[in-house]
Amino acid sequence: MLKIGLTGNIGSGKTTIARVFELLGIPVFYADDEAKKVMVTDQVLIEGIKQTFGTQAYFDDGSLNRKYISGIVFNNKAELEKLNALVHPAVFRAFDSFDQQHKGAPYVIREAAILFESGSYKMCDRAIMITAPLETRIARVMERDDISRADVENREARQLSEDEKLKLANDVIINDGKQLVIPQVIALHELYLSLARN
Ligand SMILES: CC(C)(COP(=O)(O)OP(=O)(O)OC[C@H]1O[C@@H](n2cnc3c(N)ncnc32)[C@H](O)[C@@H]1O)[C@@H](O)C(=O)NCCC(=O)NCCS
Ligand SMILES: Nc1ncnc2c1ncn2[C@@H]1O[C@H](COP(=O)(O)OP(=O)(O)OP(=O)(O)O)[C@@H](O)[C@H]1O
Repeated sequence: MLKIGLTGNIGSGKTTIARVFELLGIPVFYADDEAKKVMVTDQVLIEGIKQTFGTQAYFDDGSLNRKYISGIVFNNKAELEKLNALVHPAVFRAFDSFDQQHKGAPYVIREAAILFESGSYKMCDRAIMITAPLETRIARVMERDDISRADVENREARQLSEDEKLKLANDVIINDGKQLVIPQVIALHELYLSLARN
């Protein structure tokens, strides 16, 4: 079974494109969703986050105060690294058990915003990079999340540039709103099926 990483900078369309692979019957592991899940279920992790960022990191009902945490980590690299060091090992463990559950699949996709930054692309056989012009991505995220341009730019600044990621990627999907996405996904799907057979 091949492991294919799928990434792209903020608003590039990772989740949208991962859903197309799912429609083709391919299991997709959503690392960002898993990160949010373990942050409210793993008691050791919850304690670590509270000790590091304060009890305000959680609401009284146990849910994550994402605005509070974002305000800290997306404005300070060292704080983001602390959060990553707490959360990522738990996400890596979840990915291993996802693989075990889908051993019969020709390949699985690992969708992750920070596939390259976290080093997790090294655990994959190939990596897909989704690209779209910065202005398109900013407009998409401002509309989707109802946040300011500055907020989106701040998050973009915490990620490697598209150019740096393109150097590390094996495959590229252009999601600029002009080129058709589905034919690009199908071409990669066929490539991965043939690699999985050989
Ligand atoms: C800080 C948190 C709570 C903010 O949640 P929120 O719902 O507001 O944002 P969301 O998760 O959708 O992220 C928005 C964008 O921020 C960027 N981003 C998220 N986490 C990171 C990170 N660790 N490093 C760099 N950029 C990041 C990505 O572009 C992402 O698409 C959340 O992002 C988080 O818990 N991050 C740490 C866990 C993590 O590393 N997740 C990513 C992959 S495992
Ligand atoms: N080709 C497209 N045309 C128009 N809208 C699109 C296209 N691709 C994605 N979008 C929209 O842009 C927004 C961002 O897409 P999506 O959530 O898939 O990106 P993402 O890379 O997963 O984002 P993030 O990095 O914030 O997690 C969504 O509202 C989505 O519906």
